[in-house]
Amino acid sequence: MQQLPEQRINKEAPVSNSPFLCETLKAHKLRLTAKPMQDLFSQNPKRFEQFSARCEDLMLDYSKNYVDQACLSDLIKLAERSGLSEKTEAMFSGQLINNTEQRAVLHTALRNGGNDIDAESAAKITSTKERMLQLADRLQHGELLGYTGKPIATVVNIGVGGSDLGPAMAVDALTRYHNAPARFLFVSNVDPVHISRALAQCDPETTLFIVCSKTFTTLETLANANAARHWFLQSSGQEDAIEHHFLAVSTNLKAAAEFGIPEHNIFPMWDWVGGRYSLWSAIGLSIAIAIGRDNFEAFLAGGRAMDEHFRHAPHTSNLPVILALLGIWHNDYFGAQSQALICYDQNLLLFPAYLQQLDMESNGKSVNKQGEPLDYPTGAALWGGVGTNTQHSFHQLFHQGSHLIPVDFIVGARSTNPIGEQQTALYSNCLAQSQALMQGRSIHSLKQEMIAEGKSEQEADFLAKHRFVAGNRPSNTLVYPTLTPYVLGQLIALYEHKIFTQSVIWDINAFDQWGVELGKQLSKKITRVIQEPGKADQQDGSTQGLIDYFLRHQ
Ligand SMILES: O=P(O)(O)OC[C@H]1O[C@](O)(CO)[C@@H](O)[C@@H]1O
Repeated sequence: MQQLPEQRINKEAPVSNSPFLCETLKAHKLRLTAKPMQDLFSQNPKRFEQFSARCEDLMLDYSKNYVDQACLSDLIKLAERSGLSEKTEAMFSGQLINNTEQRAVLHTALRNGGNDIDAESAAKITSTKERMLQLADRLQHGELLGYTGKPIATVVNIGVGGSDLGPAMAVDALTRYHNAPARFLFVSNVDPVHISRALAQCDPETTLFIVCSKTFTTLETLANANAARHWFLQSSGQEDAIEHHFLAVSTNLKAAAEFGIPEHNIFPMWDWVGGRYSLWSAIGLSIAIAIGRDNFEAFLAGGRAMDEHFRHAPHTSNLPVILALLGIWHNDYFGAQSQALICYDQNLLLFPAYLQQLDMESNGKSVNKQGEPLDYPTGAALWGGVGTNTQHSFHQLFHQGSHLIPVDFIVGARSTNPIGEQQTALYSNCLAQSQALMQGRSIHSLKQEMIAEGKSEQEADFLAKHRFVAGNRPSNTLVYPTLTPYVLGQLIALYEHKIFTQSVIWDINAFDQWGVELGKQLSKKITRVIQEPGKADQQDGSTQGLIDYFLRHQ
């Protein structure tokens, strides 16, 4: 007999024979997937209570997954065997857990004022935060003036990767909480279109540029910052006016100063803050300016609340640990190669793009911490968007496609901008998607329905095969009362710790990103070939052909 698609997906052999894929968990998979997922609810009326967890008002419902108590406790053993608790404390206390760069990983210290670390670093965190908040106060009160005495009205963040995605996402997500009389633009791409479009909206007399770069060596950021500086000087004509319009955030204070930014306009960060974990540091200056002192403190407090939960809640009710284990369950035992994140909250439009870097740059690794190749899959490809738009775009593939794609749904109970019954429609749509993924629609019921509507047996049979929805597809739903700075802080820290937990279980370093370097080096060589044809190294045929095309069209 031909297998139904849901059987093909659920019965697929694990993708590796690694001992990591333990026999007990494989047996759980076989046992659980032998029945429709819905049966887990009919067998256990308390399933929702037992398979949901909370950090204050943020709730994770993970009941629509193929897990039960026995399976969950064996998954938790994966976390315990990996030494998660000790490794978590090693991170919080500043041990050099980024072992390829010999660095501590202390973004958590930025949200608790450095309680777990040395007094000197803690003092730097506090004083830098205070400088950020004072700047926010001045902008809010119209006291931050440009070189002609007019108040700053536009803030342009120039950065890329972690120096862009986090601030851009949070500033957009918290639009409802902006209290600065300014608008915010983000320029990241080296494509000149990006900076040109931003500058076209700016007035040099009232624009503040924040050049964010941990290293201050990043090609894109320096190119865009130079373009902004040139544009500004063309109109102001005064070098000394730069100090009213350019700020920098970096660990490389020397390079920022050489760029021409006065020392008192440079906000420090430290090598123990990873780029993709840096929105809590001065890289988040645009966030602090946009939402102001109290809201920024609330944002940090939300992150801190999740830190406390992650450190102290038992693994059985620990949101980051549960999300991490379910990700591993789907990745390594069900062969899912991607993970979708669908935010039923327009405020979170940029959240999937932000999480893409956070997750994929962290856990896109194929060797363990000792450098040995892994024989099991690690980080899945993460992608997503905002509902309900995504329903009319790619959910077709979730429901009837041949890939298993676990989904995280994120939704608030109340809108930040309520209008009539629209939030009810939004929330209902979110729930309908996770329900459809689980329930599916059987051929039998479709046929019966169509025959009752008057279709012939043959026609109903044909159409039912096309309309059939397999179901039994996993999803999590994260709910919160309404999106606030505090909730956003919780959500970000939740995913940071999920990613960390997975890296511990997979035994990989989540805090380096060597894979990005090769492309950077090669782009420099190719630029040289274009700029000095004949002088530089020979390229492969394809690359040379494409270079020639470029040169012919200049
Ligand atoms: O802040 P920087 O040093 O300009 O780096 C920007 C981004 O570049 C990367 O190193 C690699 O793309 C990211 O990790 C980082 O967030």
